[in-house]
Amino acid sequence: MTWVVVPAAGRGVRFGGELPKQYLQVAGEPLIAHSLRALFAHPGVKGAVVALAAGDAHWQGWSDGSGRPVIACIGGGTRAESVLAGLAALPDEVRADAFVLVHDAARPNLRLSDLSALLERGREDPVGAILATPVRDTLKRAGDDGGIDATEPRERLWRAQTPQLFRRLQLRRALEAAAADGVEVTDEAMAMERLGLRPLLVEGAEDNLKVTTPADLAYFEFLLERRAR
Ligand SMILES: Nc1ccn([C@@H]2O[C@H](COP(=O)(O)OP(=O)(O)OP(=O)(O)O)[C@@H](O)[C@H]2O)c(=O)n1
Ligand SMILES: C[C@](O)(CO)[C@H](O)COP(=O)(O)O
Repeated sequence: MTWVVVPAAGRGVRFGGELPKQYLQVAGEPLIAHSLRALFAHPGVKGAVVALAAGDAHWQGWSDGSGRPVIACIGGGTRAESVLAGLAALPDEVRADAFVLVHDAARPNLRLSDLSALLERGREDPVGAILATPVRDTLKRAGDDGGIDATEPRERLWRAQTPQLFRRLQLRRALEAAAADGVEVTDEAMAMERLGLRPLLVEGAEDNLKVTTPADLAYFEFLLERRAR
């Protein structure tokens, strides 16, 4: 059984608006509820710790009725601080060497098949694993004037997603090491890589999107409507 840390303390600056994007309503539920429901669809998920912004007045708690716990804690000013707070808030029953999932509150369309594949293959890896998708577009580096400076090689480039699966103590130490070195990691795997570790890439679905902008929200609404047909 695996616990999940859900970093949910972001402000959604790129999305805009007053309401943090994890609380935007889609099909009558906030995005974070969709993300939690996708996680709890897997029977191997034992519970979740949600790292909230200090003073978050929007969190109303969440349950799927299974009795599995969803615990709230206070995150931090960076993703890494929020994930560290979530790791610290895990119950004592979660051993130091236990695998823990980290999943963005803003990734509501996680497929059960992808979560199952990550758990199955990640648990067999000595380090852990992340969901990701191979880059299939040509990549351009932009100049200050908006023109193309270069085409970047795309061979063996992947776009990281979440969930990401790592052992509790190893991830905590990796995140603490990055912070001590003044490095702000953008995902948990980056902290592990800095220590010379090589997490496994597990291919996920392209539609496991992170809602960052209004266009992403519209895409998720479309995906939900299509699923309902
Ligand atoms: N200090 C932070 C920053 C981000 N997150 C969480 O990390 C996930 C992915 O981050 P992102 O999509 O960047 O969310 P925001 O930081 O809210 O977006 P923005 O960068 O546009 O403000 C989100 O669930 C967000 O709530 C967090 O828990 N703590
Ligand atoms: C963790 C992540 O979703 C993997 O792609 C991404 O790095 C989060 O980045 P953000 O800037 O915090 O949204």
